[in-house]
Formats: sequence, structure tokens, C-alpha cells
Amino acid sequence: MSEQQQFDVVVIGAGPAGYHAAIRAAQLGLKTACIDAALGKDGKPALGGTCLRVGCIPSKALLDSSRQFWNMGHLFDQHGISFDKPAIDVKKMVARKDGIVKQFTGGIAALFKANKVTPFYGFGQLQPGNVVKVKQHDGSEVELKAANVIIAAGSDSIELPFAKFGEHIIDNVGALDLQDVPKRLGVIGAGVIGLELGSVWNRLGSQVTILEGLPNFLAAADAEVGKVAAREFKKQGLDIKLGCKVSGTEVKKDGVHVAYTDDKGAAQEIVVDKLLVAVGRRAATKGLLADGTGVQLNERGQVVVDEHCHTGVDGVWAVGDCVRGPMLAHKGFEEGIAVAELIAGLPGHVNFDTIPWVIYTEPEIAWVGKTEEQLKAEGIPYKAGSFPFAAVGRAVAMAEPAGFVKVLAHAETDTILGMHLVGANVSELVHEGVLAMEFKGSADDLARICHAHPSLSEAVHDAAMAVHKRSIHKAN
Ligand SMILES: Cc1cc2nc3c(=O)[nH]c(=O)nc-3n(C[C@H](O)[C@H](O)[C@H](O)COP(=O)(O)OP(=O)(O)OC[C@H]3O[C@@H](n4cnc5c(N)ncnc54)[C@H](O)[C@@H]3O)c2cc1C
Ligand SMILES: NC(=O)c1ccc[n+]([C@@H]2O[C@H](COP(=O)([O-])OP(=O)(O)OC[C@H]3O[C@@H](n4cnc5c(N)ncnc54)[C@H](O)[C@@H]3O)[C@@H](O)[C@H]2O)c1
Repeated sequence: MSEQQQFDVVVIGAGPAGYHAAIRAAQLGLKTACIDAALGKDGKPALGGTCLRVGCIPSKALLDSSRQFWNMGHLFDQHGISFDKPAIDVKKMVARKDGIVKQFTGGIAALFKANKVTPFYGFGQLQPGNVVKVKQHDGSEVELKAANVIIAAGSDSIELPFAKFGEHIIDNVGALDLQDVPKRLGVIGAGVIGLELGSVWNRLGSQVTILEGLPNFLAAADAEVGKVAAREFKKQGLDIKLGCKVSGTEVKKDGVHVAYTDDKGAAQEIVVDKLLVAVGRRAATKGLLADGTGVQLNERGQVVVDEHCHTGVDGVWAVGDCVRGPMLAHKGFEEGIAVAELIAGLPGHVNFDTIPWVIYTEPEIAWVGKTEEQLKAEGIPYKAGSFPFAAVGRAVAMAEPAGFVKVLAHAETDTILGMHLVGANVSELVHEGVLAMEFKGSADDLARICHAHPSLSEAVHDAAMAVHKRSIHKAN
């Protein structure tokens, strides 16, 4: 019989959703524990989940390193800067990324300490009656009982049956840890991971081929944004093949042979040194629930919850990647906080209509709200105003004129329904749209707000003005 400890709240998983839930619950005076099974590269427990260990943060570190390298070869000359041939020390670049990961995963441990969240390191399984059994890394077991359990188990990469992960066929974990630039990199899936990590290695000199199953590029994004992004990626040398059905892989002496049928139905093959499989992620709920908990999983393995992240079982909640909705760290942040506040009797709430999306490629892609295609399909009358960065002084001064901002507003009420951006630093600019939509702002409101000159945000301003055909810096 293992020892039992009592808490007000027990959180399973210390990724973005779980650590936000745990810290907020503790801030609200609830005695809180948080369990995480993950180990870092050094074999020691590492908090922070996919995001901090092998996701958002390490990918952005490598995106930034590779961007600096790419700019040396492709942008500096325009500024009149010359130097001997640029060189990259991949091991040093990856070590810098590892240092950042260590700093941030260690930061969560420090935040737990400061907020009096008790960490448990091991695998947690929910038992009936709001008890969580933890199999700790040293082999010992402990039982935690709580009035409220928050499941925040996150997600894992999907493995294709004909492309088993190994030394040459890798997922995000492997692609963030390559010690040399592969001469040829194949990617299955032109989604967010495929584009971001494909960009990293392309910028460093890999010949990158991306095989995408769907006939449309970036089907979730606004079609115009997808078109501009595809054009820019092509210029950078990313070879994106759409409408491909990959049927098999074989690791041979000369590389990984990837067999696929192209968009015309013809059998094709590519041979690559590494193959990154990035075809989506699935909820990490295997082994999470003992028999008889009453918590339901759907056909995709996600924990079934209502709009308040409640599972329907008294005192059991679930948040983040392991439930419905976009698999984004900030969506998990908001759900974690909302659930902690609901448990404490406060009005916790997440607005799913204003969750921003960002793809950290070059140019960056970002959006919030509905696309033109969605508005048309839903029969919602709208007006669109757009403005190109090529007409924004700051973007041209930075030598980054690609892309545009588009504002979509209701044709009758003028309420902003969506904002779509592709260009430099749009990961920051999209928040003008988020804020305006949260406050139920109109295109006219945005058009009447003073924006600093010269700044990239002027594209947002002019796009809002263009909704009513009164853009100053372009013909309406
Ligand atoms: C390469 C990559 C780049 C990404 N970049 C971005 C980005 O730029 N922006 C963005 O918003 N999102 C990004 N994401 C997605 C983001 O990482 C996830 O949406 C986010 O991490 C989900 O948070 P979570 O807390 O739900 O789950 P996770 O981060 O997956 O954390 C879950 C944690 O729970 C632990 N766990 C699971 N089951 C148990 C158990 N039974 N017992 C104990 N512990 C358990 C796991 O070990 C893990 O540490 C990226 C993902 C990847 C793979
Ligand atoms: N910047 C960010 O916010 C960020 C970055 C990385 C990851 N993420 C999150 O991680 C999740 C997973 O990323 P991802 O890129 O693996 O998934 P994704 O859903 O973004 O993209 C997967 C792509 O693979 C394609 N695909 C699926 N099966 C295929 C097959 N058999 N053959 C060819 N193509 C196939 C899909 O059509 C899709 O385009 C994302 O949905 C996102 O939520 C976010």
C-alpha cells in the first residue's frame, strides 16, 4: 500500500496548460501538486512540457539562429555589408538551444517553489474517486487525493505505420537536435512543424523537400496568405509538393527512400538523409486513466470536456493539447488559468474566437478570427481591407517588404471578424486584431487609432482604413 497525500488540486502534466493551472491554483490559496513524467536531455526531470523541452522555445531558438545565418548570405549585401563566407557551427547552435531549454525548464521549477506548488516526478494515473497514483522515477509509488484533479497530459507526435521513428526517420525531437546539416531533408506534412523546422534546415543549407497530402497549401490559413507564403517559401528553395500520398519508406545505405504518389497519380520516390514526419499530434492519454474513473476519451484519444473544460466527473477537469481545440501553448495557458479560477469560485473563461495563430517562418504568418473562405461558407456579409508591407516605409527600410495585412469586418456592423497577416514581425502585430476583437471593435475604431510612424503596425492601420476605401497610402 503506497503512502497517500492530500491536496486541494492535483495537476497531471507540467506543460503550458498544467503549469499555468498549478501556479494559478496555488496563487488562489489552494494546496496544489503537479506531476510530470518528462526527463530532459540530461536524464533529469524537466518541467514545462513539449513547449519548453521540444516545441515552441527550442524551435524558435533554432529559427532565430538559422535566420541570422540566412540573412548573412541573403540580406546583408543589400545593406552594403560584406564578409568572408558565412559558416555555421551546428553543435554550438544546438548547444545554445539546449541552454535556453534548461533555463526555462528550470524556471518552472523555481516558479513552483516560489508559489508553493509541490512537484512530483513520475507517471500519474487517475483512479476512481479523484486519487492519482504516481509511479515515481525511483520506482516508488505515491497516491495523491484531491477535491479537484486537472488533467494536462498534452500530446505526442503521430507516427506513420510505414515510417517508424529511428535514427533517420525523426519527429520534432530529432529535428531539433541534429548535430550536422543533413544534405537532403525530406518532410512529410507541410503543416506548422514541417514549415518551421523545414525552414530551419533549409536556411542552413539542406535541400528540403516537403510532401503534403492535401491539394491546398496551408488549408487552415486565409487563401491569399497561403498564396503569398508559398511564393516566398519557393523563392527560399523549399520544395513543397502538394497532393502527395506517401506509401512507404525504406532506410538504405544511400539514405531514406520515400515512395509516394504525386498529385497526378504518378508513382515517385525521393531519397533523403533524414526524414522528418510532421503529420500532426495526438493526445497523450495512453495509460492515463485506470478503470472506473468515468472520464471519457473520444475516438481521437482526447479527454472529453465541456466548454468549461469539465469532464462531467465531479472534480475532474482537462486542459491543453489533450482536449479539443487548437494544439497551441497559449490556448493551454488560458484553459489552465480558467479552470484554476473556476475551482476557486471565480468566473474563469476562455474566448476560443480570439485565439491567435502564428507560424514563425520567414515571412511570418499570423491570423485571428475567420478567414474570407469561412465567412463566405457561413454566408456572413463582410468587407475586406488590405495593405501591403511593400508600401510601409519601415518594412522597406528593413529590406523586408514581403506580405500584407488584411482586415475583415462585418458589412453591416463593421465589427472586426478576422485579421490575416503575412510579413515581418506579424507574430506581434496580430495582437492588434486580438485586442480589437476582444473589445468587439470595428474596422473604423482601428482606423481611428493613432499608429506610430514609421512602424510595421501602419500596415494594420492602413488595412483597417482600406475596409472603407480610405487608405491614404494606396489606391482604394
Ligand atoms: C516543434 C513544436 C513547436 C511548437 N511551437 C509552438 C509555438 O510556437 N506556439 C504554440 O503556441 N505552440 C507550439 N507548439 C505546440 C505546443 O508545444 C503545445 O500546444 C503545448 O505544449 C501543449 O501544452 P500542454 O500543457 O497541453 O501539453 P504538453 O506541453 O505536451 O505537456 C504535457 C506534459 O505532461 C506530461 N505528462 C503526460 N502524461 C503524463 C502522466 N500521465 N503523468 C505525468 N506526466 C504526464 C508530459 O511529460 C508533458 O511534460 C509546438 C509544438 C511542437 C512539437
Ligand atoms: N507556431 C506554432 O504555433 C506551432 C508550431 C509547431 C507546432 N504547433 C502545433 O503542433 C501541432 C502539430 O504540428 P504538425 O505540423 O505536426 O501538424 P499540422 O496539423 O500543423 O500539420 C500536419 C500536416 O500534415 C499533413 N498530413 C497529414 N497526414 C499526412 C500524410 N500521411 N502524408 C502527407 N501529409 C500529411 C496535413 O495535411 C497537414 O498539412 C500543430 O497543429 C500546432 O497546433 C504549433
